[in-house]
Amino acid sequence: MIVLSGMIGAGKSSLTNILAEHLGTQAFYEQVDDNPVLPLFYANPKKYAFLLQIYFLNKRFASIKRALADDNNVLDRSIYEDALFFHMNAEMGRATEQEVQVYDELLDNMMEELPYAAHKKAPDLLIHLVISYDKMLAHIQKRGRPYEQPQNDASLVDYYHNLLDRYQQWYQDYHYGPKMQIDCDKYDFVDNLADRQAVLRIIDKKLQERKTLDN
Ligand SMILES: Nc1ncnc2c1ncn2[C@@H]1O[C@H](COP(=O)(O)OP(=O)(O)O)[C@@H](O)[C@H]1O
Ligand SMILES: Nc1nc2c(ncn2[C@H]2C[C@H](O)[C@@H](COP(=O)(O)O)O2)c(=O)[nH]1
Repeated sequence: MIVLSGMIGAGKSSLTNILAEHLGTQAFYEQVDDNPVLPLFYANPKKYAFLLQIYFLNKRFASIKRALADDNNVLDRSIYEDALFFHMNAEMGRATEQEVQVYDELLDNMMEELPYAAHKKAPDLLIHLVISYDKMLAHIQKRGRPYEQPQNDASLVDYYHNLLDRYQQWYQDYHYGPKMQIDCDKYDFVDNLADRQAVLRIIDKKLQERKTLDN
């Protein structure tokens, strides 16, 4: 299983699709457009941060279990990023201490139940998408979800900067297995075929190195 990580709008869903097609494996997407809690959260984060997190956590737990069934399935954001979002929102005063405690215990329990946990296996590769604030914002504007637009809610500027700052530390701390980063400011794998091929070559090389080490 390959997991993608990165900032909102970095290009995870796009690369998940490209990579799964390239490898001939299954793509598992994050539930966004049919997520009934997401617009509620953006309208009232304090009221809905905990509910939204439980919603995502539950979906991510289900997805990672299904994605683990075959080699090289591609997962668009995983359970590994879940706490990054919730702890940041909690520090912003959007969750109570008790909610954080319940959440942390639930997450620990779920991690212990992942099918590979007992065998000490891990995702074959984490691909982390790195992006600048300006590029990320351009992607968010291009995609056009109204509740994600800073022109509709100025507080999102701080929210996105805060999240972006934390992502690099999150990547440094990720310790479940091999990892790599792709620079989304450098490679336009959506609209530029040469860039897309370059990114796929980099990933293939990393997967090959991993295979060689395993044999
Ligand atoms: N490298 C890229 N170059 C150009 N547009 C991109 C790139 N990556 C993503 N996009 C565009 O940005 C928007 C968000 O991309 P998406 O894959 O949904 O990001 P994520 O899943 O990380 O939120 C989409 O409209 C997508 O077409
Ligand atoms: N509070 C949280 N919000 C989350 C979480 N995971 C995703 N999201 C939000 C961010 C975006 O608005 C949207 C989809 O994210 P993409 O990166 O796929 O565009 O959902 C979370 O765990 N907590």
